[in-house]
Amino acid sequence: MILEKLKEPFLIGVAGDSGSGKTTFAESVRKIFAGNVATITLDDYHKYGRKERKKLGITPLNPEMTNLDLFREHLKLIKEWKEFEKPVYDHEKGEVKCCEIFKPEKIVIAEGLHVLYDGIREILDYKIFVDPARIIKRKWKIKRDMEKRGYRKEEVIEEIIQRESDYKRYVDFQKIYADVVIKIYPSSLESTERISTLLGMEEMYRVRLIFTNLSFELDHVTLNVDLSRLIKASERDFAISFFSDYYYGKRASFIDIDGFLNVEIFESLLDALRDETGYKVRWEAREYVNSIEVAKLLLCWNLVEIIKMKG
Ligand SMILES: Nc1ncnc2c1ncn2[C@@H]1O[C@H](COP(=O)(O)OP(=O)(O)O)[C@@H](O)[C@H]1O
Ligand SMILES: O=C(COP(=O)(O)O)[C@H](O)[C@H](O)COP(=O)(O)O
Repeated sequence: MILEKLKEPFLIGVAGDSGSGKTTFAESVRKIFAGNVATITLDDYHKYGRKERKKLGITPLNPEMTNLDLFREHLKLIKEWKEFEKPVYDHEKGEVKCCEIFKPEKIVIAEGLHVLYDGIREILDYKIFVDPARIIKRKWKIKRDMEKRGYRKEEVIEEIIQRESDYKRYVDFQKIYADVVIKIYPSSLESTERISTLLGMEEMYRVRLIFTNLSFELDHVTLNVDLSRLIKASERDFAISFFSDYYYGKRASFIDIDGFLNVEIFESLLDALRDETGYKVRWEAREYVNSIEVAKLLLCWNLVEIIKMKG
């Protein structure tokens, strides 16, 4: 089992805007490592609740709003396998609450708006920045905040507008420190399938993964499965391409994924990953999986490679 050799918890940081899919992504990692995963969210370290923020005219994107020093100290305790008491933020009510015990697992995901800030990112073993296009992020945030955080639609839209400049000022730049940036756009396939998804309920996405750590051997993926043959056999539109370029001064590997992949092909990739980790990875998938799921799987692969190197 891949995690047995780890001498200290492996810390993964996931940064990105509110509603960009950080928490959802953390769920995929949990699946890959069969539950040996704990998540710590920076939201729990907010200094003020919704009402106070409104009075102060400050958005949660402003780092002054969050106790980053305490978060940093807690990450250090995680690295020492120590339990600690941490604050809690209640998203349903929008209030700061106290407290709960945090127990480190072999893999710990630290997710939040500022987790790649100075002093924090140095503690992390793997750094991710999620970056969906504005149109996708808005849709996701509106739905989630209305369904899970007790906001009215007009309130979320007002927040989104109010936050936009703070996003550029305080959050967006962190992508220059990431080992991998996940960009999500509407599909760019010129196909009849895209027209039907534009008209229907199903979303079709294009994902760009940008790996700046250059440790990802794509050969490992293609050696075990004949990706091109399997893709050709797929009945729905799917495209994947690879290229290299510089990303904010660093050499990087780019992978573009678009459309829907047949679940059998996805399963063969999953099987190869199961062989690597030794865990029975369960990944709920219907007949076809979209490019975001494929991207998550590839990213988990990179993660496994890095963990193997550490162990
Ligand atoms: N891959 C995805 N496909 C479809 N919807 C998604 C995906 N990721 C996130 N969402 C939607 O966006 C909402 C916000 O995602 P979440 O992971 O909670 O974001 P964050 O933790 O960054 O605030 C989710 O409730 C979900 O509705
Ligand atoms: O920007 C965020 C970050 O959360 P996430 O990245 O999980 O969306 C939230 O608005 C604040 O945490 C405040 O929460 P609330 O809006 O519930 O008061």
